[in-house]
Amino acid sequence: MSTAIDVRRTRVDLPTTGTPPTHPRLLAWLDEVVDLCQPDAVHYCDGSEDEWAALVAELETKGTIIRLNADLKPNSILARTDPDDVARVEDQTFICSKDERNAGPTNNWMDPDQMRRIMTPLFDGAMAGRTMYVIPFCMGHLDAPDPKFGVEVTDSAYVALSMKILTRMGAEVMARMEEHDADFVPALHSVGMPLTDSMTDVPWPCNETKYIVHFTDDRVIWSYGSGYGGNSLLGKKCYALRIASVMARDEGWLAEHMLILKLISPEGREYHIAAAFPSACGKTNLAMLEPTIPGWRVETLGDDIAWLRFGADGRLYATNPETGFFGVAPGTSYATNPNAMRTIEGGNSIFTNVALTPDGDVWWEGMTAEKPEQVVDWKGRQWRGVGGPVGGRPDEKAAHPNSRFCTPIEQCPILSDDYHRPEGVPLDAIIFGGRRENTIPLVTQSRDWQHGVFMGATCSSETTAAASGAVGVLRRDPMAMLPFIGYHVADYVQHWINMGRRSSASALPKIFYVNWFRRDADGRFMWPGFGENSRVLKWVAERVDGKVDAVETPIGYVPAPGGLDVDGLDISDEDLAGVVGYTETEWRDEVPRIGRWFDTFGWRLPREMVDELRALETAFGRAPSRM
Ligand SMILES: Nc1nc2c(ncn2[C@@H]2O[C@H](COP(=O)(O)OP(=O)(O)OP(=O)(O)O)[C@@H](O)[C@H]2O)c(=O)[nH]1
Ligand SMILES: O=C([O-])CC(=O)C(=O)O
Ligand SMILES: [Mn+2]
Repeated sequence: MSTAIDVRRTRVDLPTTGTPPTHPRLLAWLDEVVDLCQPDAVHYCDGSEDEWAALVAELETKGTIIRLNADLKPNSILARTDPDDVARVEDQTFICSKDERNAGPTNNWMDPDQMRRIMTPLFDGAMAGRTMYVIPFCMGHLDAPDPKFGVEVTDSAYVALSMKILTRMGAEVMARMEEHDADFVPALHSVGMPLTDSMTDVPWPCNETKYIVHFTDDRVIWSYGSGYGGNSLLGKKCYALRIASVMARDEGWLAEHMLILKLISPEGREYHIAAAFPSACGKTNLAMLEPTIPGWRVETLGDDIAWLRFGADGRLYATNPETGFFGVAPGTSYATNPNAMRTIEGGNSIFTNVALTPDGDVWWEGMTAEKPEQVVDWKGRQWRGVGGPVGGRPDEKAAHPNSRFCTPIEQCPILSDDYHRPEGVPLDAIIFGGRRENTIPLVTQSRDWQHGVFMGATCSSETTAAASGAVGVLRRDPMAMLPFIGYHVADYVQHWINMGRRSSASALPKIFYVNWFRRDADGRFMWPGFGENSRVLKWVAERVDGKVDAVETPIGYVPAPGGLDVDGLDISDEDLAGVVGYTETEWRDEVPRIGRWFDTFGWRLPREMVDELRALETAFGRAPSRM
């Protein structure tokens, strides 16, 4: 849709609030964006409390958000999206490298010029009737050796507010960028609903046509048509994973979909662990875990994204480039994740697509043992614990399954002091995981780095509500990065292998593979999960120290009988065996599936991965058949 505009205005013609930058390349880009998108006004974000209050007031007037009861959730708001704009749109997400082969088999690709020809008319006049917000941000610490700047330009005040929680943004970032005449990633976003004179706005403007586009050679992001999470908060998935993964390939580091935690033993020994699970598979929960085993503690450093770089000592250091949590709400409770609950009690949070209680608080499925008698559901309808929404089906949920809380990390009561260290923390272990109802045991340790990379590269998971599309479908999700690798998956796996060659085996983190989601014949989870996952973390720590025995199997090391601490755990012997054990028959079925997955890599499949697959095929008595 392009809008007829009588008089095209330039940036200097427009009413302006905030302080315009002096950064020459930024100004030149902003001139282009105004010329194309034709907003009615420009606001330069400074990240101040006054700005927050003004944007909240504006969104309230428009009906986009509701203020929550300040006694219960101070300075917090509830946003309800369009019912069709509730998750990342993977089928409309593109990697537009100049060479198609660099996008690989796991990404949608389009020629960058062709994509610009499609999107330029979409952006033409797209911000008419709206304010354009200019958000300078930095992913990672401002004092990092090589701070990663970006500027998001958006016509969504909801995006501006969310970026304040999730990133370092505003006046201080702009000052740094100007001081160093720093490079930045230009990130253009529009909800794609221009307002012409005759139109009235809707509470959640968006467009049926959606494009989430990464020009990876130029390091530019264009996002159109969606206001939701990973589609619109461009510092997060678009920059800190897709664009950053390309930077990381070129600069010799890793940008990963990982939580970071510090585990502290009763003796005070500290372990730093990063873990990669696909969206809605337990990162936020593990990051804030309260161990059920006496004397052990966890501190949080991050819940979604980790950047890994080698230090001068040859160890791999992890930093969290974000400043907030964008967590899945349903299932979050004082029983499952008390530290997330305490973080949001601190206020200053944005809730999206959760239910509203009569006293102005939030609610979602799984928050309380009993359903509330009456709430307003995520679509704004009266909803009863028994009976569902008025005018809807009785089984409709009050909160959308991908509803989210967006909350400052500094409010997390178990935030580690090390979160503030620009160089991050040295990793002792890396954990990969997925949501598998069978086959993958509770925990397996890799034989070495290369075998660990194989585990990550062959990780698989059942799909969740975090992306639009069918839920519960099994797919390979290498390193939990399937939707986030900004280049060819085979090159990405090769990059992981090469990273391991840059240090000694003793300095590298040990690699593990976990699965909290194995089910019995009745479909019941056999492992209680959540705080009880501390038992697995303890085993990981003891393996790092070489203090506990393991059994070697073709798929790696699994706990020896009695090796996993199940003291005081309420689990039957049958469930324990079912969840910890590795089942040869299941693996006979799994190995050919891995082979078929690797077939999609084409000739770029790293030799090392072929070797690992062959070892598995041989172990299962099957002649190596391929490649
Ligand atoms: N059965 C079981 N469910 C879990 C466990 N940990 C988390 N979950 C559930 O998994 C869902 C998602 O968990 P999160 O921790 O929010 O997932 P995430 O990986 O941070 O998700 P993204 O923010 O989308 O990247 C929630 O419904 C949790 O209740 C566990 O140990 N066992
Ligand atoms: O990106 C989002 O919308 C939320 C998220 O963390 C994920 O899906 O992994
Ligand atoms: Mn995520």
